[in-house]
Formats: sequence, structure tokens, C-alpha cells
Amino acid sequence: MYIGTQDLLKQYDAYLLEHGYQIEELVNLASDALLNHFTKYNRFAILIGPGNNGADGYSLGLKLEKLGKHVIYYYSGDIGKVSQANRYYRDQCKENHLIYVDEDNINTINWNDYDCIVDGLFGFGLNSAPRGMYKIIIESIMNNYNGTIGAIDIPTGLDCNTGKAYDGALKADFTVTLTALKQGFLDPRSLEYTGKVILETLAVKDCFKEAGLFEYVGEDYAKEHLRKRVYNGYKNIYGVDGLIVGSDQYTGAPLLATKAAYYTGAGIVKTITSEKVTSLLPLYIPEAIPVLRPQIFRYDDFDGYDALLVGCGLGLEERAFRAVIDIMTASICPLVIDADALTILSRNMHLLEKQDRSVILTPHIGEFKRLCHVEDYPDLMIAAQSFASQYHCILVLKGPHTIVTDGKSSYRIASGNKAMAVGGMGDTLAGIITSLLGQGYEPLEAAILGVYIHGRAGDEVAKHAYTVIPEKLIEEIPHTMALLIGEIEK
Ligand SMILES: NC(=O)C1=CN([C@@H]2O[C@H](COP(=O)(O)OP(=O)(O)OC[C@H]3O[C@@H](n4cnc5c(N)ncnc54)[C@H](O)[C@@H]3O)[C@@H](O)[C@H]2O)[C@H](O)CC1
Repeated sequence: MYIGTQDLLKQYDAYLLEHGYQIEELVNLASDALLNHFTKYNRFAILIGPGNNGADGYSLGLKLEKLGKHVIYYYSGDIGKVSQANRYYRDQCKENHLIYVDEDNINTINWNDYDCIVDGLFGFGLNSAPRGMYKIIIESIMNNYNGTIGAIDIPTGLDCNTGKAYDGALKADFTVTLTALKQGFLDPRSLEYTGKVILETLAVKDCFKEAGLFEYVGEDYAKEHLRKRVYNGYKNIYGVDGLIVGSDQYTGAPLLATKAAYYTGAGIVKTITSEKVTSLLPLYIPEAIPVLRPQIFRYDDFDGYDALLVGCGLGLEERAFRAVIDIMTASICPLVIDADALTILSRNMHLLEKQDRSVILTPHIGEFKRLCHVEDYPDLMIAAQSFASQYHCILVLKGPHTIVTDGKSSYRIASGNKAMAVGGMGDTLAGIITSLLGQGYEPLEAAILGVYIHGRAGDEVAKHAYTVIPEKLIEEIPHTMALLIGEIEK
């Protein structure tokens, strides 16, 4: 299953058009995909907007008519300004089935003459609140209609990217969404407008990834990619992780990252840290190996590691800057960069350009803005993809349904919940990803799996709790992983 934003969906359509499809053909395929969901109704009012959502409405109506259904098309606006496909399908409709709606006749329409209203006013092309007659039509239906409303692609008035309703939005009973889930549908509050969401793909060449859509990662991915531990395994085959984390000022973050790495299955974790943290570490997690962080790293300080993590309570003092620069210039194994280390990196972006190994960055949105040196983005998913592609890194952009992308393949992760918005959660995730990286998972796989496991463990804890404390989440990790691998049952 794939996810799109307005820009990504436009990009997808443009890709198909560049690869030999005609827009009329795509609309025909869209109505093929829609048809089955409407055949149980008999009398249809199809609302037609000026774009291709309206074209879908005409094309669907023509097919319903062929099945002997009663169909009337209600349209408004300037007929000279409709899309090419809209005109093409409109020209095939019988004149007496087309009703132009204006202020003079709106009150004469009895919407309850129809057992189904099909919403083909606006789809992902809507860019502001529906205006003029469109707004009036929506109000008239919402105030008077008692039957079923089925929306094509997106209910009119719902923002495709945010899932927020504009002033004047149609509340559908069901939405048949085309090609990909819309990012806005990830916000559960959109359900009030979409009703039940049914995803239908068009019978076209499989090009979701090439066109830049994001794959939605759920339990199936984790079950397929998570590996069982081997019968005769020993600690070294599960990786030696080096965590350059913590400072005397921030002592909690390194402890959480270390514990998360162990609980995710790391063989050995060496926590290279400040004096205060080295003394706290054995009390919190006796398995960990504390190493006092040197003022300046030498090349051989990084020997023998399978994965490194830098960040998590490192602080922003001069010596933290020194540590990040040393790690980025003197170490060679796969690296996870989190928290303060991202802030330090944002002032030294040239370091990222020179990396000849896998680097995973795990910013939240504020840190991402700092890395990009911008205030805001029109489309976060596209911004994430471009960043990863420009810097040849893997980006884990944390938030609801965290984004993971290497610039070529992109993902939204299904697990996680609002109870996880708690300090220390990012340190926990960084520890999990580093652990998987050290265990030999491919870097992109480690990032996706790490985010999924982190969110899933959080979901398990949230079943019985108002907030998810990182400590509780960490303790849930081995159980969650065993469940996913199928070694225990629910
Ligand atoms: N691959 C697919 O999934 C396909 C989906 N299809 C359908 O096409 C629409 C998107 O079509 P598009 O023409 O880009 O956008 P809309 O129909 O939503 O309308 C755009 C149209 O509306 C004008 N407009 C925008 N905002 C407003 C407003 N607030 N008030 C008035 N007018 C507004 C804008 O200027 C344009 O003229 C998608 O949702 C699917 O239903 C196709 O079948 C192709 C394949």
C-alpha cells in the first residue's frame, strides 16, 4: 500500500502521462476501479467539479447508466474552464442528464430523490476552501440529504496533505481513494469526513516507487524482514556497537540509548561517554561496557565496531563539536546521527557530503529544518526525499507515521502513537536502529525495522497506559520482537 501527498500524486500522474498513458485513459481506469463500490445503489446524483475528479464522476456515471441506473450530473462553475478529460466525458453524457446548478435552482433540487450522491467535485487538486456555488451545494446537501454519500478519491473540502477540513466540507459515508492513501487520511480526525476508506489502484504499470510514492510499512514488513536468532549464535555475531553519547549535563539519554540497543539484540554495547555517565551506567544496565570518552579521538579508537551512534545527550559544548567532527572524519563503519550531533552537523554540512559509508540521520522536524536551513516546506515528504537524495544518506524524519527514505525508496511507518510524545523517546529509537545496524541488517532495512519496532512496542505499552515512558517501551522490545518473529503468540 502506498501513500501520497498532493504533489506526489501530481508527480505520479505526470509520470504515467510521460510514459505513454493518456489522461482520458487514466480516468477510464479510475472509473473501472470505482464502479464496483457503487453498483448496489440505483438512483445517483453525481456532483461534478471542473477537474479530473469531475471527469471520474462523468466516466463512472456513464458506466452506471450502462447498468440501467438512473444518473443525473450536477455541475457548476465556468464550463469553458474544465479539464480536457472532464470535457471529453461530459460530451458523452445526454444533455437532459446534465443540470447546471446556480442560486436560482439550488433550492428546487430534492437530493433525497437519490439513494446515492457521488462526490466528484474536487479531489487532490483542491487548493483552498470550496468557493461560490460549490460551497452552497455542499451546504445544501449536508443540511438536507439523508442517503449515502460516496466520495471519489477525497471528500470535497478535505485537505489532501493535512486531513483537515476547510470551512465547507462534505462528510462522506465512504471514500474510494485512488492509487494511494492520502497523507491527510493518516490523521484519524479525517475519518469524520472520509467515512470508510477503500483504496483502489488503477490497472496501470506498477510504478509507485519510480514516481516517488511512499510505501506504508506495517506488521507484514517487520515479519518478513526480522531475522530469527541462530541456534549456535554467540555475542559477537550480534554486533559490537559504539555509542558516543551523553555528557555530565545529560545523563539519561545515554542510558536509554544503551539499554535500547541491548534489548533490541545487540551482542556488545560500548558506551563511550563522560565520566559521570560511566559511573552511572553499570547501575542502570550492568551489561553495558563504559568507555571514558577521550578529548580527541584517534583512528584506532574506532576499530572493532560494527555500528556507531553519535548524539543522545552529547551536548553542544566545544568538545561535543570536536567529537562529532572526529567521528565523521576518522571512523568508517555505519553511523547513526541523532539529537545534539544533528545540530552540530547542521553547522558542518560539508562533513555529510564526504561520507563513504552508510549514514542514518534521525531528526525530528525542528532538527530537520535546522539541517535544511529553512523555516518550512510545502511538502514534507518531498523535502525528506530530496534531502536524502542530495546527501546520499538515510533520513528518519520522526513524527506521526515517521518518514524513512534514502531518496530512492521512501516509506511511512504505520506503528506508533500519541502517548509516545515523551522525552527520551528519540534516544531509545537511536539505540534500536544502531543495534539492528550492528546486527548486520541493511542500513535502510535497519532504519525501517527500527522505527516499526519502536512504534509497535510503544503501541503495546499504550494499550494499558496513558503515556508511554521510554523505560517501559524498552522493556517491551524483546516481547514485541518475539511476537513479530512468531516465537511467541499474543
Ligand atoms: N492516478 C490517479 O489516481 C488518478 C486520479 N484522477 C482523479 O483526478 C483527480 C485530480 O484531478 P485534478 O484535475 O488535478 O484536480 P481536481 O479535480 O481536484 O480539481 C482541480 C481543479 O479545481 C480548481 N480548484 C482548486 N481548488 C479550488 C477551489 N477551492 N475552488 C474552486 N476551484 C478550485 C483547480 O484550479 C482545478 O481547475 C483525483 O483526485 C482523482 O479523482 C484521474 O482519474 C487521473 C488518475
